[in-house]
Amino acid sequence: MDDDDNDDEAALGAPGPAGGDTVIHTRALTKRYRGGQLAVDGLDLAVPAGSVFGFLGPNGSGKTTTIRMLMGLIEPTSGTARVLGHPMPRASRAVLPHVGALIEGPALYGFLSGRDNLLRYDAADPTADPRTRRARVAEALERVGLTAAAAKKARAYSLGMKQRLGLAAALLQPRRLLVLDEPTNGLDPQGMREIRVLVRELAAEGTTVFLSSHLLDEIEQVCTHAAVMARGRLLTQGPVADLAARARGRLTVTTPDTADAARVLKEQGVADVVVTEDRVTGEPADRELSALNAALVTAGVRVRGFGVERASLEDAFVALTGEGFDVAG
Ligand SMILES: Nc1ncnc2c1ncn2[C@@H]1O[C@H](COP(=O)(O)OP(=O)(O)OP(=O)(O)O)[C@@H](O)[C@H]1O
Repeated sequence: MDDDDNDDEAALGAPGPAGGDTVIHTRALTKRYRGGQLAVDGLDLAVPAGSVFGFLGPNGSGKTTTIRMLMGLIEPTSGTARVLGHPMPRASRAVLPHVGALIEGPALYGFLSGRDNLLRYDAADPTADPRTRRARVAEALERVGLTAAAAKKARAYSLGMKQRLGLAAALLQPRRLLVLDEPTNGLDPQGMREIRVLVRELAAEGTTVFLSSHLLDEIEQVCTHAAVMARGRLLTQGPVADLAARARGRLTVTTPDTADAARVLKEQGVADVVVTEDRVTGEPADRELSALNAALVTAGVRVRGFGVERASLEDAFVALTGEGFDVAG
């Protein structure tokens, strides 16, 4: 342990060398598994304090491996990871009490009630105060909506309830950072909504939330920032609004002269032209939209509507990779 890293807990209040505004900071973080699989390849990640940060990528793109390195569960092959300003895994002991994590589903004892699972979990945490244990457990159960089911055995819980119990475990103490690996995986729409509401509440209280997902719309709904992974590499990161804005949305022309409009748009280099009733849509090339409009008018097309839809994160992903976002992985 060297002086530079201030690994003792007291120092965690102060910003680390990476700066106080970044709660997760990695540089060229790389993991090659023993079998030779390059799971994470030169990752430079910067998660701003106070953000709800979506870590997005298809199954197998390296999200879980990254999270396990961030939490000090596995060693990187090369590169560095800092969490709350301190190096991982070296500063795990000082950092982890400030981090609530839900990784690869909660480890629960089916024969214990939800409440007893949390009591037991808290008792295993040397930083937890036993005097406040029961009150903190009750509060966490309330927070995730499990108070009524607290006395039920965990094995009788639905998947959504188990996931919420896992979240409650992460919330037994105030946290500066929450790391959630696919928190809505396997949940029904209602369960997903509940988790989203909870994430928003936690963020509103100032907790930075880092959550991985393979669902684009989920990231768009809850996240302020996102990073997009594919095949172990980072494609892009930044505020969600900027990521989407970087991609151009689809051009939509409303006209009674759809056949002529489609022909003119194709001549002008618009790709993927699709005609539906009184609309022609397509992917505009990198040229002035006003020139496209002028070409339509010059060709005698009666243009009743002309515009570009707001680009979605999916548009951005497709633009980045040249391929669709394959949810099934
Ligand atoms: N323990 C391991 N040993 C060898 N290879 C592994 C190991 N764990 C993961 N991998 C491989 O590393 C790559 C990245 O996996 P990882 O689980 O990090 O991706 P992911 O984006 O989290 O996907 P998922 O959502 O399916 O977990 C995959 O090709 C996977 O097969």
